[in-house]
Amino acid sequence: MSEPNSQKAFPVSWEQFHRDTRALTWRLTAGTRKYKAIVCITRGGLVPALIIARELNIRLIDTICIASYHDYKEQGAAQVMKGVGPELADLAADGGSEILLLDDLVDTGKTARIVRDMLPKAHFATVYAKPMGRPLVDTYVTEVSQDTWIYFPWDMGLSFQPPIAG
Ligand SMILES: O=P(O)(O)OC[C@H]1O[C@H](OP(=O)(O)OP(=O)(O)O)[C@H](O)[C@@H]1O
Ligand code: HPA
Ligand SMILES: [Mg+2]
Repeated sequence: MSEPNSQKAFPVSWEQFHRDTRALTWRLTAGTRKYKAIVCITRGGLVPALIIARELNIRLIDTICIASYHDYKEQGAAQVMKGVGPELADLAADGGSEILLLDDLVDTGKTARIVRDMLPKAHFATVYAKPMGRPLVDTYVTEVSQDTWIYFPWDMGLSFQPPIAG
């Protein structure tokens, strides 16, 4: 991942995230593949999971609980706290060919590599992608440069902006 002080900012509103996630759903429905379950990577993947589950009428949803950015933008050792649950054992048995794996974004690809190893045949989709992680994603909507930090709406609040001219 990129150095925080050399980064561009890409702030995303709730409306934009909803719109971009719907666009991801349209891309997912362009193929013939059907999914019986969604597995999302917490916590960021929970939000697209809700939106896409609603659009695709999928009610079987599970999580892989994994964290790699412990200190804001600093990436640490990835910790898998929970894998796919026993209810999905049958669907996971063939590598997950009928599972849709979701996350909000792929950055360095570290998280993606871990989950792909867990479910190698699942379709892996993210809303946003950076170049390093992009080859690991099957479907995404928007690519941003590696030196861009995406600010998600659940991490932001309204704040005063000083006038541009000072
Ligand atoms: O491609 P990578 O470099 O691995 O980065 C991408 C991952 O980092 C963020 O999750 P994070 O670990 O910060 O946890 P969170 O979803 O709980 O915010 C993001 O939601 C992805 O899961
Ligand atoms: O650009 C990002 N934004 C938010 N969370 C992230 N986790 C890895 N990269 C990012
Ligand atoms: Mg995450």
